[in-house]
Amino acid sequence: MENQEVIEGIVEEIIYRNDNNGYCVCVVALEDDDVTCVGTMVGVSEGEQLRAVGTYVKHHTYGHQFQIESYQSFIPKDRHAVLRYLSSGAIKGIGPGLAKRIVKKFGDDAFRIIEEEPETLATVKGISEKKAQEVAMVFYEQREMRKNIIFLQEYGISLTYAIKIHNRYKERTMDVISNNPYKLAEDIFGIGFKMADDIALNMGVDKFSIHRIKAGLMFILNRATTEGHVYVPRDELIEKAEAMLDAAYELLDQALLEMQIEKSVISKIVDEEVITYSMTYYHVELNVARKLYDLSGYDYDLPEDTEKEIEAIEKDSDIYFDAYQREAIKEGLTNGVLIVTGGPGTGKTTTINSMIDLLEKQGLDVLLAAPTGRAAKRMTEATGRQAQTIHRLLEISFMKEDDRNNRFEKNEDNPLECDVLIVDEVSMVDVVLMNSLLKAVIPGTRLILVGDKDQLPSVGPGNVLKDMIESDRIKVVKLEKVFRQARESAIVMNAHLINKGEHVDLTNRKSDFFYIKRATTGGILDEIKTLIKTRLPKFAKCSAYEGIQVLAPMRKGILGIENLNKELQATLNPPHKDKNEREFRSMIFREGDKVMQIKNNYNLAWQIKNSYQYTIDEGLGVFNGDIGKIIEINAYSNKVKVQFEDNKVVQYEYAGLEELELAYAVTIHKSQGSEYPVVVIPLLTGPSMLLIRNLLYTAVTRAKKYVVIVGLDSTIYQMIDNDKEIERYTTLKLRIQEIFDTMAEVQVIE
Ligand SMILES: Nc1ncnc2c1ncn2[C@@H]1O[C@H](COP(=O)(O)OP(=O)(O)OP(=O)(O)O)[C@@H](O)[C@H]1O
Repeated sequence: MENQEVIEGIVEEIIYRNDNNGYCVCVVALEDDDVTCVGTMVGVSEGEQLRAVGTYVKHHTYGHQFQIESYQSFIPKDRHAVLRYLSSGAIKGIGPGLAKRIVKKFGDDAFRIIEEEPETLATVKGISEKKAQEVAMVFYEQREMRKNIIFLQEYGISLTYAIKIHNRYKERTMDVISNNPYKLAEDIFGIGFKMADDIALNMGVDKFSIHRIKAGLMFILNRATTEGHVYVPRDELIEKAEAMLDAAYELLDQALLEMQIEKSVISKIVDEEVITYSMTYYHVELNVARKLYDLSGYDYDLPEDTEKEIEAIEKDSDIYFDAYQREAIKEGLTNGVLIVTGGPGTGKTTTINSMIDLLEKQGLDVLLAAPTGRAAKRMTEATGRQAQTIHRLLEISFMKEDDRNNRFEKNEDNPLECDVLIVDEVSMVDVVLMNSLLKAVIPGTRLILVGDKDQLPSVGPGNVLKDMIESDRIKVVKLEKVFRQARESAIVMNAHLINKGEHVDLTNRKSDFFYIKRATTGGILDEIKTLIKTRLPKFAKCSAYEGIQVLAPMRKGILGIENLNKELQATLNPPHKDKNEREFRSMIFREGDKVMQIKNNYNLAWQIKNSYQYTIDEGLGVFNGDIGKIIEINAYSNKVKVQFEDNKVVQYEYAGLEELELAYAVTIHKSQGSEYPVVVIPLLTGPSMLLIRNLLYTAVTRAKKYVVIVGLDSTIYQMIDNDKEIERYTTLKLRIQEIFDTMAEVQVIE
């Protein structure tokens, strides 16, 4: 890097330190001057000797600083520095008074005594033997950490990852990594195969080592799950591995065999094709199928007066159920598992509300849940009863960054206490979450799953709702009649036409579904900017911050959300001398920006303050899809404050910015389960795998008041005509059929 320099000096003062991410601001005394150093420095203490590589930068508030790229710190040798170091509180249990006495007694030998002869240390007045042992331990741990971090940096591992790695393996760090650097990809969140592979090759690991080949194969299987698949056909797996690892078939075959013996993967034959799963996902599917079978085994009698009760509800609400709704209500009262599916406005909520009334009348406890915070909020509003996110319902107990698998308090040993569980927006539930949910539901509890099977499948692996419905073994009621269309909107009507593959009217005759023809990316961008900045706020009486949402099919490209966000940020919230900014990866966050939380974080604290800045409410948890506004970027504390809906304010560390994205535009995938008053959709061209019917259907059904499509009618029609779905390799349907059919046979034999 240009302008890099090396500095060496004693750490005079620690001004700020964040123990979570290692960020530190300190003053270092160089030979001729003091300099403020900033950057990630772990375990650096006052009095230490620091040797750092970095660049001098000018901070607009704090002036000249040295930005550290990498560093080494040494325990000081001379008496004076030893005293400073011990007095600084670097070793818990030793303060300035004790430090003086230790240095007085042992001089330059103090550190050796602390580490090697704690019993001698205990001869200093005020230090018990127990305390001496503790001090020796802390000292040892700090030395280990320093050693590990230097070791890791030598292999080009950034400090942020070095800290994570040290925290995971502690004193085993060097052993684990020297033995098999690919463990990093398994154990450390954020380290994938590629990074582990770079480290390994850097360390001289043989390109054809079996560890490398196995890690590569596992990486391909795991990457497939991030694309929604549960397995990969074996031939495809081998083909990808050959290209990625540059390894011959025989070696890959041997590695797969070993992995099968070690039970990390499993292969099965389905439709004469060999398919390979990572063992975890194979069991996840199997467990979901088994649990659905167990729960379905319970039937309940329809209470005698049900018909009368339904009639009473109809009279009260002046809504007369159609045959499907009536069937759904009754099936809800009699089945162990029921799926209710239907498009927008088909009366799902109305049906569920009546079902809940009748179930509660029988004295049954009903719990309500949905996969996202937004969906749970909508369910709460629609039913007038408290609904929770599935994660919250299952009482997430472990959500550390280094832990990839969520742990839930609620499981087979500690199941949910309810008689009936109703889950909405099930199309968004992936197979892993469904497995966690079903673990916590004991047979005898009724499960009612509600969703629209034609929405896009979950972001995570599996195609759970569709597979369950298509298995034809679980009771399903499809609500077909659209109740909303006549009275209310063209949005609902068009959504149903799109779903049926019929072309919609684009002549703007209806006042809530608009099409603006633009044939170029530039034309679309310009149109969207004016729409969002001036026309729509006037027309729909809401703003791009609250109400209007741009939804795009893609992330990349001129009309992908990354570029749209840059363009819309420049239009709606351009740079200003009074607005602080922070660059993170390739994004600039600026005060005033609209942002979205992109993962569930149950540990993030929020506060609500009144106008006098008194905290009136506080709690934990910010959820995937929550949208807010940056209200402050503080370069001194390295924090970004975001205000979410309901005035909840959350402070993010700079490192936590990886959980945020600009949100002027979001992908249609990400918008699942959310509704917005106004939806603007740019549609021009794109890969044919994305220009599909259910993507358009999902986008249109997100709008409550207005839909505006900007682009080409031919693309809209192309999408409507394209009923291909993105193929997902899943076998849940098959597993459900297998278990239901096998058990049915067993019963016949018995
Ligand atoms: N049997 C019925 N007769 C008349 N109106 C009905 C009937 N069922 C539902 N409705 C009305 O139709 C509208 C849509 O119903 P509801 O909200 O239950 O549908 P939904 O499937 O949950 O919709 P969405 O998925 O869009 O939220 C509501 O205004 C509701 O009052």
